[in-house]
Amino acid sequence: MTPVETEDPFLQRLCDVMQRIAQQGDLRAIGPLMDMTGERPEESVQARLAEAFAHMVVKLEAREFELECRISDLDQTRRELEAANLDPLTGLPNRMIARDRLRQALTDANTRHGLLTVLFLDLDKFKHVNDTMGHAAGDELLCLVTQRLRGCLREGDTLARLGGDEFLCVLPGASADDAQGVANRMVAVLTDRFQLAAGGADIGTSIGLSHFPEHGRGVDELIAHADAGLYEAKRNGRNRWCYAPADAAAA
Ligand SMILES: Nc1nc2c(ncn2[C@@H]2O[C@H](COP(=O)(O)OP(=O)(O)OP(=O)(O)O)[C@@H](O)[C@H]2O)c(=O)[nH]1
Repeated sequence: MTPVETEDPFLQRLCDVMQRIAQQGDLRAIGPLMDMTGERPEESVQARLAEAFAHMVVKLEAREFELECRISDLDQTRRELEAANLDPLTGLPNRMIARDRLRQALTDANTRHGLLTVLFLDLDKFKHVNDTMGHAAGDELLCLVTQRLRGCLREGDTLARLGGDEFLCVLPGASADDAQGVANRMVAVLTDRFQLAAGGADIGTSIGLSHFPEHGRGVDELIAHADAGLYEAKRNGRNRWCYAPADAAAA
């Protein structure tokens, strides 16, 4: 192969770049255009470059389209996976999705040196509602609790039901002050009486908090720290939020 040569240094640089590009996969078709011994040796350097660029643009557009299709397929798969992992009673994401969202939020927080808070909630005296008003009333209550908790959150936050009367919230970008405000609101809104079909119900909630990076950098670490805070809230009389005591956090 005799590479295209020209006295114009700028054109020569372009030709060299195109020759290098022509060595790559599906852009090989540019090769003959940049070869003096190839087809149409009489063509000017500018014409060869113009054709090579046009060819490259078409190929790149095709690649872009292919990538967009793949991204859209992946989005669809993710949506289907999420739909299959919603809690059937409340429609909230389940434990698996909650962990996945937390993992994603941690990746973002790590990349942007951002903040993040995890809230671990367990309702207080929920069993009493089940025992005195029936399981259906308990189910109704769990749905109403979900609505009230949603009202405390911002777009982009995640509220998930881990199972039973346990919920997990992921608050990306939330400082300790922001998160404590959310926890205060959650405690307050769940203390208000619930009107169920079977009558009024009084419950409450205990919440454990953990902040990235202060209390951990990984999914398990942050959840365990918030869980220890929840245990502390129960131990201190319920209907409040707490951090894990220092000795529990170190364990
Ligand atoms: N109605 C209903 N009850 C559930 C569901 N899943 C779990 N439970 C019940 O929820 C209750 C949770 O138990 P606990 O957390 O010990 O009850 P609690 O009265 O809130 O206890 P404290 O947290 O100590 O205040 C159990 O009675 C479970 O049977 C559900 O999907 N629907």
